[in-house]
Amino acid sequence: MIELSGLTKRYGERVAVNNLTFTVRPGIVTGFLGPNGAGKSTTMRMILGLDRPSAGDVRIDGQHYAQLRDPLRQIGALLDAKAMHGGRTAYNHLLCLAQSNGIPASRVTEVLDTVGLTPVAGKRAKGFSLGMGQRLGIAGALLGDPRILMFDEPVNGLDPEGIHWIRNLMKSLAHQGRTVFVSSHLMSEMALTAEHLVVIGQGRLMADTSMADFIRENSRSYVTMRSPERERLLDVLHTAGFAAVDGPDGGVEVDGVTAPELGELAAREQLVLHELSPQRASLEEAFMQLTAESVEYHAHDGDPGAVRGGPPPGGGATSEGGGQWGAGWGGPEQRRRKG
Ligand SMILES: Nc1ncnc2c1ncn2[C@@H]1O[C@H](COP(=O)(O)OP(=O)(O)OP(=O)(O)O)[C@@H](O)[C@H]1O
Repeated sequence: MIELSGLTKRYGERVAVNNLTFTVRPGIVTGFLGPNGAGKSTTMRMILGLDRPSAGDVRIDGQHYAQLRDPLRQIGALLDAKAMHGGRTAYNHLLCLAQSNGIPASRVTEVLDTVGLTPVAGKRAKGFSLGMGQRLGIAGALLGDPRILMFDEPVNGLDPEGIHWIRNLMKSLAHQGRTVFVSSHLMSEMALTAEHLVVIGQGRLMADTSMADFIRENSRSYVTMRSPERERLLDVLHTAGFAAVDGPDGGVEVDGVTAPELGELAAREQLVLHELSPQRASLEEAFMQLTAESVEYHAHDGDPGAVRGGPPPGGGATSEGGGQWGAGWGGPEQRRRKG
């Protein structure tokens, strides 16, 4: 278990991490989300005692990192895959780590096998691709067979097979009862991996909740309907008391009612439908909606004067399993409310 209490880090005037209090529990994967510069890496560095908090406290199973007798056996971490001696072979890199932490050499062979690097164990790390470096970093985190694991952007540079592998690895580590804390920018990936979420923006805690509740509370679900008799559809919805708004391409979006109920309503009214589809908000939209105000670095959208700060509220839900960053978005204030 990792417990943060009022954890704060200031760099001069800048508050990188602001009074964070939350607990990362064992047995589940906890995702750590936030826009660029939100303070995720700084928080992880403080957990590992690499940065000293300006205020507050962080404990690993009740102790400060510096008090841990065998740190690698209690917490394994991947913070920066490039932070290794490139001149050493993968095997020797892990062997040095093992020897300086009282871990038997046999464990090096085991973790190399776990991460799929056995065939290149004798190769120097400086020749490794980003993905291979990530795997070596993960091997280092697993070396002490720790109860707590922390990964900063672990899927960086991994190919689809590698991403699939790390997703299953994290889940299986959590199923073994370990504490797994992982940051990522790949929201759709996080939706498939994490059961619990901690979201920060500009160093502050914005959410500490289950994945399901996070999506439910921060995004919108609705049903898209399409009919060749569009005006009559709007009248029927209005008469039935449902709120409908214009969707893209002549569609109508209806809140607060299920697709089967709308299907039955349309059947009763003998209304022809060309589409009746429930739209489920993805984690991307929920995340962007929550953190839109706190995004520090905005991408310009063609027009040098236009700055986008994430999706406006309520927008961009996708049909089952979708995950586009704001694609096809049209926010409620841009739509004409009907009904
Ligand atoms: N050593 C430092 N000196 C001064 N400012 C720093 C230092 N390290 C981090 N910061 C600032 O603290 C803030 C948080 O940075 P941090 O790297 O923790 O964010 P992050 O959420 O990990 O971002 P990213 O997703 O881009 O890696 C940023 O504004 C960053 O510029």
